[in-house]
Amino acid sequence: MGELIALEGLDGAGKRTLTAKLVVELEAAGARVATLAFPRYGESIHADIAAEALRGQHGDLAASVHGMAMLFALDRAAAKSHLSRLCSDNDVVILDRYVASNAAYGAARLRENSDGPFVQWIENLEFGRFRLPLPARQMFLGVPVELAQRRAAGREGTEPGRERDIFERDGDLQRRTANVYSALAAAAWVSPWRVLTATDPGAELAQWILG
Ligand SMILES: Cc1cn([C@H]2C[C@H](O)[C@@H](COP(=O)(O)O)O2)c(=O)[nH]c1=O
Repeated sequence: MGELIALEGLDGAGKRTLTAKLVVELEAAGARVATLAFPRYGESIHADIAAEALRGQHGDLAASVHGMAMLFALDRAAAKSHLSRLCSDNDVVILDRYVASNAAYGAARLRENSDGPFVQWIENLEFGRFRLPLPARQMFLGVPVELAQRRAAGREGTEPGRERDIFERDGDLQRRTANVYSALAAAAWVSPWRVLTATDPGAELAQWILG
């Protein structure tokens, strides 16, 4: 049975690039690997509504921290059978964002800490009520906030649907989100974490994942 490995980080941190690098390293080590990115744009009504809200549609929906988090959580709940199929067919499933994204962004929006009521609500909702599988390990790709912001800005308009959303435009929110991520990692929230930099060697990381 394959294990879920969640890769977390700010918008523009380089999660997609690292995911591609890890797939190469893990396959070179003989592992069967699958990847899945959340939100599942184009595949889930919840993800698409969340994206529309982040770009100004649906009235005040984006202002509701719990409403937005519920949409992201429902997207994952609807992916449960897909996730278990991926786990049965592979040794490792790398998730580009998972439940900790909801915990970190929501707590940051509410100016709460990683041990506050919002993170507890997310844990109870997604792992408790929705019975989402726990990630075996989690990684936080911690690049400087300014660099992530520049990358996210540079990406704007280069791909359909990749224009910056209201979370990405808010540098202060990104900074607070990075702090919550660091605290979640330090507390080994839900499972063991590893804090990465962009220069961490992929091969060694692959061994940690497989270990
Ligand atoms: C997957 C996920 C993303 N987000 C945020 C992170 C991003 O700023 C935004 C859209 O995600 P994306 O930029 O990775 O497509 O939504 C959450 O707040 N909760 C979640 O569960």
